[in-house]
Amino acid sequence: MITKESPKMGMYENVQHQFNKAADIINLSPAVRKILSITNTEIVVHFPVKLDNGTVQVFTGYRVQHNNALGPYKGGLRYHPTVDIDAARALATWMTWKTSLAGLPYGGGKGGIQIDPNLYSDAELERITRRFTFALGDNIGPEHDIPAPDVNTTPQTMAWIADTFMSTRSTNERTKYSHVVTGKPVGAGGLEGRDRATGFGVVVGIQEWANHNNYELSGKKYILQGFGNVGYWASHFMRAKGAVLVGVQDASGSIYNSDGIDPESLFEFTERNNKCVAGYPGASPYPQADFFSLDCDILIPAAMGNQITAGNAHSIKALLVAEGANGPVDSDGSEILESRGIAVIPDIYCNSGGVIASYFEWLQNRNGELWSLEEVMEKLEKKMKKSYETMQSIANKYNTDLRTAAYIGALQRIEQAYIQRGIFP
Ligand SMILES: NC(=O)C1=CN([C@@H]2O[C@H](COP(=O)(O)OP(=O)(O)OC[C@H]3O[C@@H](n4cnc5c(N)ncnc54)[C@H](O)[C@@H]3O)[C@@H](O)[C@H]2O)C=CC1
Ligand SMILES: O=C(O)CCC(=O)C(=O)O
Repeated sequence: MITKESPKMGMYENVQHQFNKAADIINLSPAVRKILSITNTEIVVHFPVKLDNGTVQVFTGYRVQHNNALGPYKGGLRYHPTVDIDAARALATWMTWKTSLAGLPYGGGKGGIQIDPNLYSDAELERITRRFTFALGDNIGPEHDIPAPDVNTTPQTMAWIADTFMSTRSTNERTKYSHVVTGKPVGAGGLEGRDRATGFGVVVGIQEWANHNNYELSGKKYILQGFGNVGYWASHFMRAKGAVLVGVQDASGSIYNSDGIDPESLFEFTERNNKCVAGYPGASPYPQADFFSLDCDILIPAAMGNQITAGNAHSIKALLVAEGANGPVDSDGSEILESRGIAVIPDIYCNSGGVIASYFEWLQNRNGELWSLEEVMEKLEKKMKKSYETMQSIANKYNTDLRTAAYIGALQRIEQAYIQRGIFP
């Protein structure tokens, strides 16, 4: 089941607001500011696909490439009815900041198809994905723009894209191109651990915040919005910290149990229940609109953007919001959380574990290597900890919240690249 993101504030407006706040503080070079205020390339494709019943439907797909000063564009593809040019712009721009803050040799891109994937069979989704890839043509490529999974896209989706892209290359060099996408199934060039990387990174971020604030995670109650790739794996790793999951909301409904919900048992249930949490027997249904006001210590939004707004930020009980999703708190919501002293671990840091692991997958494919799960998790944890230190030290230096600090770190790295290249002094 699909529901809409709050339409109140456009996501691109939100990202621009955050950008301008940080750019003002560091007095960002006016030339660099102009460049980063706009996207480099915006691709919209319309492509026909024959459905199972023999009719033809024309779909609309997007790929926005925001900036590539630090390397190829990188970022996911989303299949959702809310995908449009505004969402793709915002999500691509967030990717530029995310890859920069993480110290990766990438820029930012994002895209997807405006579609409710629940309405199509697997065979139709395969044809839709292959036609989309064909329509994108050379606008993607392993050294140019490298997609990855996002909402409602999976390792299977990535495998179809890689296969289609490779099949359009000349026969003697097809296998060179498997890193045109990351997040592939392990058997098709994917990385051990990419599946859990984003959720794992969210929990490393929460642990780092806890260490910095002398806060003990064990026994703390948390609620989770979204029980897909990011949400499930975040709950898996929160369980290992001894934190107690008391509420979950997804597109199908909200559930609550003050004694705790076992993430693994909930996961098994969703696997049998069309990926939906509604109806889980180990918890009671809870009104969807009141979910964020549940009693808890930590809130992890890991679903869609613009979920925490002026309409509900006042009622949040958590003292920490860890942004697993991209853009889950809009600008009004952010101001309210700040005024109430609620800490936020910002998306461009908090969910960067996914793209960091994607970078490892890209390196693995590029160098013809096979990395072990242990190696991946160790390297990922190290990188997440290093980024946290960077973000925290900037917050201390400029006396800002973590979001503004993360933006400052990201912008300074890009500004430095432009200045050192001598293009825009
Ligand atoms: N998959 C990844 O590696 C990364 C994902 N993200 C972000 O994390 C968020 C979640 O992505 P995934 O877990 O990959 O997607 P997913 O497709 O695996 O799961 C999405 C979840 O959100 C729920 N959901 C959708 N609309 C909702 C609504 N209106 N209210 C409540 N729940 C709703 C769905 O029911 C599902 O549980 C997105 O914002 C995505 O951009 C960020 C970094 C990396
Ligand atoms: O793994 C990637 O390349 C990007 C994942 C993504 O779309 C995101 O971090 O929002």
